[in-house]
Order: sequence, then C-alpha cells, then structure tokens
Amino acid sequence: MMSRKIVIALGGNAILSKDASAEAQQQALRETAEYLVKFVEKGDKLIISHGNGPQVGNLLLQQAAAVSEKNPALPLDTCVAMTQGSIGYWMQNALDNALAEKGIDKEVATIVTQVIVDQNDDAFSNPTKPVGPFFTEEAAKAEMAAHEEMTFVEDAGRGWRRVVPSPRPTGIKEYKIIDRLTENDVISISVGGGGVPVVEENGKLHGVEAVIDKDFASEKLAELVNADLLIILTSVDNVYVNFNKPNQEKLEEVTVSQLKAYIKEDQFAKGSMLPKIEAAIEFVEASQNGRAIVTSLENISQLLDNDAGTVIVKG
Ligand SMILES: Nc1ncnc2c1ncn2[C@@H]1O[C@H](COP(=O)(O)OP(=O)(O)O)[C@@H](O)[C@H]1O
Ligand SMILES: NC(=O)OP(=O)(O)O
Repeated sequence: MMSRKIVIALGGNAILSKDASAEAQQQALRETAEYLVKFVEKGDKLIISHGNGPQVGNLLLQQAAAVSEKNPALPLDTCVAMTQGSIGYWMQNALDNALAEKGIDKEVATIVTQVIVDQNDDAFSNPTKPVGPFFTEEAAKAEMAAHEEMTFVEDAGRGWRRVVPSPRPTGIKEYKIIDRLTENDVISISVGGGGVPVVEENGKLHGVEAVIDKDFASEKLAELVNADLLIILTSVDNVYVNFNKPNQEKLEEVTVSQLKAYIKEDQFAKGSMLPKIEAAIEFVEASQNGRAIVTSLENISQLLDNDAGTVIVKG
C-alpha cells in the first residue's frame, strides 16, 4: 500500500459554524475526525494543521471583558498558543476516539508550534487578518472609537471584523519534531492558528502580536517536511473562476501558470481564497513532485480514490 505524507489544513467550517460553544466545536471536530480516519485506513501519514481566526478573536473579547489589574489580558501570541491547546485537545481527543472505534492502534499528539516571522514584515503596520465574530458597521466603528489600537474592516460582504497583523512565515521551529513524529507513525496536530508568531533576535526567539495565516504556515510545514501532498480543506468542493457569477467555472486540474494568470485577473478573494491559492502555488513550486488540493471535507471520500477538488500541479 502506498503511504503518502500529507499535510492537511483544516478550514473554519471543520471546527466552527455558528455556535462557538466548546460542545459545538467538539462535535464539528468529531465529524471531521471521521473523515480524516479514512486517510489513515488507506495507509497515509497525516500531519494536521488548523485555523483559529474565530476562536482567537473570541478569546481576545473574553479577556477584554474580564480585564482587571489582578487579571490582565494576555498578549496575542499567548492567545494563539491557547487556541493551539484548546483546538489541539479537541482534535486529538476526537481522533483518538475515532481511531479506537475503528480498532486502529495509532497515537495522536499536538505540538505547540512557534512559527518564525520577520520583524520588519510590512504586515505589522498594515493589519489584514480578520479574527473573531462579525460586527455591524455601527458597532465596529464604536469599538474603534473606544480602542484606538483596534482596526475593523468590512470582510467580503459578510460584516465587519477586527483585523490584526498577519506576517508571512519564514520558518517553523518545531518542524523536525513534527517530522520525527510522522516517521514514527504518530499523527500530529501542529502550526495551529498559523503557529505562535515569533521573531529571532540575537539568537533568541520571542513572541510577537500577530496571527499568521494557517494556509501559509501549512505550506511552509509541507515544504519543510517534504510532504507528498498539501490538502487545504475549506467550505467549497472546488475553486472557481468567475466565482458566484452566472458564468462561474469549476477548476479541476490546474497548473501553477494558469493560476498565476487567474490571480492577475483578480479571480480569488483576498483574505479567503487568495491565500489558499498562493500557498498551493508556493508548495507545488518548492517541492519536487508535490501537488496541492483545495476542496471540502465532504469531498474527502472522492479524494481518497481519485484526485477530487481543485488539484494544483506543476506547469
Ligand atoms: N474563486 C473562488 N472560488 C471558490 N471560492 C471562493 C473564491 N473566491 C472566494 N471564495 C470564497 O472563499 C471561501 C473560503 O475561504 P475562507 O472561508 O476564508 O476559508 P477557511 O475554510 O480557511 O475558513 C469559500 O467559502 C468561498 O466563499
Ligand atoms: N490563523 C488562521 O489563518 O485562521 P483562520 O483560517 O481560522 O482564519
């Protein structure tokens, strides 16, 4: 049986739809785990990553609501680490139980992951990453007036959301540990929420306040561990050109150069589909034989036997 090394990045709807309670998110991850176990049954080695946009934004709001001198709000890098722990626990627990139900004897581990960014990245003076819940325009403007350090922007016609800096990952501190776990047949969960952003200064790493895009961090991980496949799971089965227009066209197998031409035509929305496409291109270009797939969780059954979804290949 061919065993592939797969980095699989879980999008928002794999964890959270409308209900942000722990129980609802755990239930979503139980369903996600059922799908992921199918890869394991097939003999694939899984390296799982996930987003944290809604969760880290909610955590910031919870902290702001309870802040006092004795109970200070914690910085954003620490909040990212907290979401790596909570979502990692939910995913790990869901996978442990799904594997046990199938009688598969395999271990799962979550790694708190530090992702290195450049302290001179322009992103620090230009926040773009939406986190937390949606606000009305009025409520968002009131928040900005009350907290001068906060920026809110309109998010793809869906409402207003707080945005934070999102620098590009340049390295992953723990990638060798993650690779060793894979070599030892352990399923890992890492670079959660894009990883805890850290900068290197005089040979030391320290956290910075930002949220890294999990698609870029997953790409970097796939590159560093020399994965065969990068799968980016989201809420659509395929990427489209002319998305949501009467002439929309589904992309199945598509080359890097075709995608670059579509990017020039502005076919992919910034902050949602564009980072996935850019991450897929970067991985396919950087790896020798690697491919990338963008599809939905629900499409995984088709993906197991044939390439389903939008498959990005060299060329
Ligand atoms: N060209 C496109 N093709 C397909 N989906 C697109 C396109 N442009 C924007 N999208 C939107 O991008 C969304 C996925 O991005 P997002 O919700 O941010 O991802 P995530 O699953 O990581 O949370 C899709 O649900 C879709 O609405
Ligand atoms: N960190 C991150 O990219 O999270 P989302 O995918 O949930 O936005």
